[in-house]
Amino acid sequence: MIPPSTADAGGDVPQSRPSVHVVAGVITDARGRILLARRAPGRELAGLWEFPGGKVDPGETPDGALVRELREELGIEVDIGAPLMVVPHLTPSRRLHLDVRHVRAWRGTPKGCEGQALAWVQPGRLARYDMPAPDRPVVAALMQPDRCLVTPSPGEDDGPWLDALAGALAAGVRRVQFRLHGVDDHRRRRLLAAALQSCGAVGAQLLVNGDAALAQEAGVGLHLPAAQLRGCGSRPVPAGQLLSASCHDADELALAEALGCDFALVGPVQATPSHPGQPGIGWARFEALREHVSLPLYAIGGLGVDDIATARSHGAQGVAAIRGLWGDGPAGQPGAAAAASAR
Ligand SMILES: Nc1nc2c([nH]c(=O)n2[C@@H]2O[C@H](COP(=O)(O)OP(=O)(O)OP(=O)(O)O)[C@@H](O)[C@H]2O)c(=O)[nH]1
Ligand SMILES: [Mg+2]
Repeated sequence: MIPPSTADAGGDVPQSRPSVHVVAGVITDARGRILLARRAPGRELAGLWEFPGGKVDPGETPDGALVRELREELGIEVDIGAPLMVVPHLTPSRRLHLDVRHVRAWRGTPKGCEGQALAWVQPGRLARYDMPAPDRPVVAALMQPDRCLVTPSPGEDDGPWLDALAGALAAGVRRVQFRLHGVDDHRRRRLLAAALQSCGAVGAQLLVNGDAALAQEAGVGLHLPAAQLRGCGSRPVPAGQLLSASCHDADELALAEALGCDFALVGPVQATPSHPGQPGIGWARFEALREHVSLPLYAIGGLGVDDIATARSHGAQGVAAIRGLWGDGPAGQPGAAAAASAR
């Protein structure tokens, strides 16, 4: 069922709900498994699995709170590492900020000091564990690409376009939305076949923009522009085939989530030449949209690789971009592009 739109989703969010800052740790063992704890009976959200952690007390730093929580809950001493992401999430009673950090090193043997069960989980199996809604984007951040390239239309020749795609892949892009405007069908199919080959060679995912039939035929994912998303009554491709959507407001995001989209693109966060005259929505509005849904969201609009950490701190999976990720732009590696296309 599609959830009704919420009155406060337009950036006009009531401040009445108390804010709770929760820190949680990604603790990894020598085999790369991640530690989950099961919320004990009688507690809120009992039975769900979570990253160990808890609320930041007044006067504490987030790192200090996480060190204390992991000592109290697991009986281990930890060194806190890099931030993973902060997920803003609205519950009926409060506004949660789930602030997840990697644990760089730990000493001792984790045990369930508060009676909670523990499990060491291979990252690829995390999705099998029933976790609170704000953990879904966290699991996605651990597992899925932090960049989504949206391809620009080609110039007269295919060569430079294919070289730039190879450059983007060489620079680490692993999710590509194939979007070509003003190109005839024959050329579009030719470029798609070539793109499929380059993406397949490095294990990058490909999604075709706006053409369900072509996506089915090529056996790749489908990206829905917002207008198509709004016209969809049910999931247009089978489960297991990637589906994403472009969303600009809470209604579109609710629809994308209800359709079972794997992720969505939200923006423009900043002004961008591809949408002249349109101001960016900014990070505050991005967060206001983020906190209503739990599907992974890429921030789009005037962003590039240098913005990934900022995007993560506002609850994004990472960034989506045309210019910012294209292999002939500042983020690309022309040398690598040439080498990749020569293979
Ligand atoms: N620790 C932790 N809390 C999470 C996660 N995801 C998530 O929604 N939460 C929510 O964040 C809040 C954290 O509360 P907590 O119960 O761990 O806090 P705490 O350790 O300080 O416990 P206490 O308040 O009972 O003393 C809960 O509402 C919990 O449901 C997660 O992955 N880890
Ligand atoms: Mg806790």
